[in-house]
Amino acid sequence: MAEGIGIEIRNLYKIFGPDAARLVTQVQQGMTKAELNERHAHVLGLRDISISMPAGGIQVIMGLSGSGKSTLIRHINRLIDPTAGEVLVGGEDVVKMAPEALRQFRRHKTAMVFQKFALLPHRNVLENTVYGLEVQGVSRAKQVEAAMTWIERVGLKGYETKYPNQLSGGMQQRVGLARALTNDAPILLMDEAFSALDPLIRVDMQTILLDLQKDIRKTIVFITHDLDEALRLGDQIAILRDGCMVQQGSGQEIVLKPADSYIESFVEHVNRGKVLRLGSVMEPGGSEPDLPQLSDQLLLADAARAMMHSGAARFAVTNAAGQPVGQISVAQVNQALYG
Ligand SMILES: Nc1ncnc2c1ncn2[C@@H]1O[C@H](COP(=O)(O)OP(=O)(O)OP(=O)(O)O)[C@@H](O)[C@H]1O
Repeated sequence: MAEGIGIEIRNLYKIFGPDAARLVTQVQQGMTKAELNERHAHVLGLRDISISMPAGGIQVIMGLSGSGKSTLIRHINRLIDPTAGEVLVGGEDVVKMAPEALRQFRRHKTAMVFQKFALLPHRNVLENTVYGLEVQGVSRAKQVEAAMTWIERVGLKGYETKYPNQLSGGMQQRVGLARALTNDAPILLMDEAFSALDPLIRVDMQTILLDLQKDIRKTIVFITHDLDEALRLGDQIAILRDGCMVQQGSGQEIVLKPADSYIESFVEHVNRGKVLRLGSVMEPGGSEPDLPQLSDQLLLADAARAMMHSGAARFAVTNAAGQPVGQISVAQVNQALYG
């Protein structure tokens, strides 16, 4: 199986309009999106974006409508050419690829899962799932073997001969996921992939993806405008506004240290008890002897419950190896929960 490869985006700019190449210098020197629009009738899509997406991780790109999320993800398989900057995938600059190399790259290194599923209506589940391998010219036996594996893994065994219009939205998106995984590309690009689903189905799909990712370890780039989804899925989260990067970091960092009032307004309604982990809010270092122990991975809501049952006031916080890495009091947990 093809495990993920790293993606490195460096100083990426995208200006939409015929004179972009000339105007980018002025944007690099500070011309605003509004000025570019008013004076030159060009649209600033992205400004100076740099992100390092580690191999095998889930990188979430978040932001409101029009912030540049789709523009950014489309640079990774070069559906969009940048005005300036580099997009390195597995060390190779996608922007410099010749047409044939680019075609091979798209076919073998990337797979996409779309918000609107994009299934072929006249093909059944199996035939939709084998599609990518069919295009690659893989033998029919291998196509079916791979497709059946992933159809089963996404929970669709027994539905192989159903057609898309016989399936619910959630099941159609399972097909979308099985199809993408059957391609066995190291990179999975997911543009608002779960946004069209009902809330409970959406959470189910997130669970399926997280379970699968423990085995497949692809590099997943996941676009969403939903903070809960971002916090659940993202090993790293990047937040865009008006084409600019406002903050990058882990979900824990973003909730605990929002970079500005824009991000604060995103995170203020987060259920901190279900997002923050003890290890993120403890006093790091050693711990006093003989304290009762709690895991650094505990969610604060669970930690608060465990503390209440224990009756102690202070606790040692331990890592996966059971070693103390810090300590925390009931008051500190309450402070982190309620501010
Ligand atoms: N082909 C294009 N020509 C001109 N402007 C464009 C083009 N594509 C995108 N834009 C502009 O670039 C900016 C970023 O758009 P983009 O679609 O990447 O945002 P988004 O965050 O994905 O939004 P949404 O959540 O609505 O899809 C917007 O101002 C948009 O109008």
